[in-house]
Amino acid sequence: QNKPVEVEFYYPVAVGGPITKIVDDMVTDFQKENPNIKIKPIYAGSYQDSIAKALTALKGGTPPQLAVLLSTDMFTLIDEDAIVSIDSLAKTDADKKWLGGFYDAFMQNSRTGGHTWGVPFQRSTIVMYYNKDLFKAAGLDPEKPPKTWAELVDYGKKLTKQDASGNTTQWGIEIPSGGAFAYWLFQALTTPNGAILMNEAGNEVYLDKPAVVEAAQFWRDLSAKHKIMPTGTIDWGTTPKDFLEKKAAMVWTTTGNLTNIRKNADFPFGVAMMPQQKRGGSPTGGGNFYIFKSGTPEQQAAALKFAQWATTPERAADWSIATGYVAVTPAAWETEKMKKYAQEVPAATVARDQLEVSVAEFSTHENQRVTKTLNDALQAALTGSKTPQQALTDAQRESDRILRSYK
Ligand SMILES: O=P(O)(O)OC[C@H](O)CO
Repeated sequence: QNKPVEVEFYYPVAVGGPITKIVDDMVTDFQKENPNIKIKPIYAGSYQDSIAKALTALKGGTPPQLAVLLSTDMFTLIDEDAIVSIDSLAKTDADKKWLGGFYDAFMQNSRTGGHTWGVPFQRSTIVMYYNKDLFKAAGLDPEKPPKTWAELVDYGKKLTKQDASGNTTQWGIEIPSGGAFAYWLFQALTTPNGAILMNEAGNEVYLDKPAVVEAAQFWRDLSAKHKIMPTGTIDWGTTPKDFLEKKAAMVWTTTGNLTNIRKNADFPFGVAMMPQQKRGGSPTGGGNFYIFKSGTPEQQAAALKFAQWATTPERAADWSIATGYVAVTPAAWETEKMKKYAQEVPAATVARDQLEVSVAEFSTHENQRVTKTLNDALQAALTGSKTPQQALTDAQRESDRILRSYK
């Protein structure tokens, strides 16, 4: 008997819950059906760790054959000549039908130059989780989350509580801004304010436009002026934790945290779309499958098979229910298990319905460097070390310099 084709598979974890076990179980199920393929799942850390590890392994001559990495890593992976386009592998009519079956909003970070490079897997939009008990205690209707920026501020003030010595014991709102994800959350402010941050070719950014500066000013004002959010930066992991510990009444984070929050919240909570300013909207987020160029044709075919299997309607539904990520195809939402789940947990449909007004996640060539520039600017604006205008003007200049050679 032939030896099974081996595929090393890097994957990240960006949300709470037993993700490594869920991935291991998924691989075990796949192998039961496909004994001629051996998928070796390798937990590679955060998204940022995972792309760094994949690129280091590539340079050392031992890249994985398959990886889930941010959808926004597409340009970097193309520039490094690390990956093959999915359309070059997905040749049959059935393959093409599969590739055409994903939500278009997710595919926006998968395509460039006439090719498709990533397959949507753990995909998201940003949603607002809010504590219904704390809403009631503040005299707010627990079935009516804030719909606009003005309401967000108004509700936030009602939901912020201090103890006798003036220390804040409960924050109205927390939006994570520490570490690598600040730019993503920022897009949940710039999108409603009518601003787009980059072009489709990934070689131009628009960070110093008035609507972008306004969005940063609003974010800063939530703490500095309205006093409804902690000052300084808030870490990604702190937000769901503070929500579960009732230290924050409303938090913004990925829908990928939904199952974790459902399992751990000892209070009723609601999930809402991003509040509107000029319009609604969120960026999409999360990770795509990428197939590496260095694999043999057999390994690439095996990697494609696994990506196809993991995104079949039944499997996409399983993954969505286990995590809270949006099931990536409309067909997955038509499965019996997903229909039942959506009925039992209507909160799960919010991120999906928000896709209609969602935009591509910020992504450019030299993505890590450009994104860091924007993150640093946002942190400077939020901590008050620079005005939002100054911070974003600097970020624009720096990004223009980085992107000059991609014009
Ligand atoms: O937390 P996720 O997996 O929804 O992804 C978040 C964003 O894409 C961060 O860049």
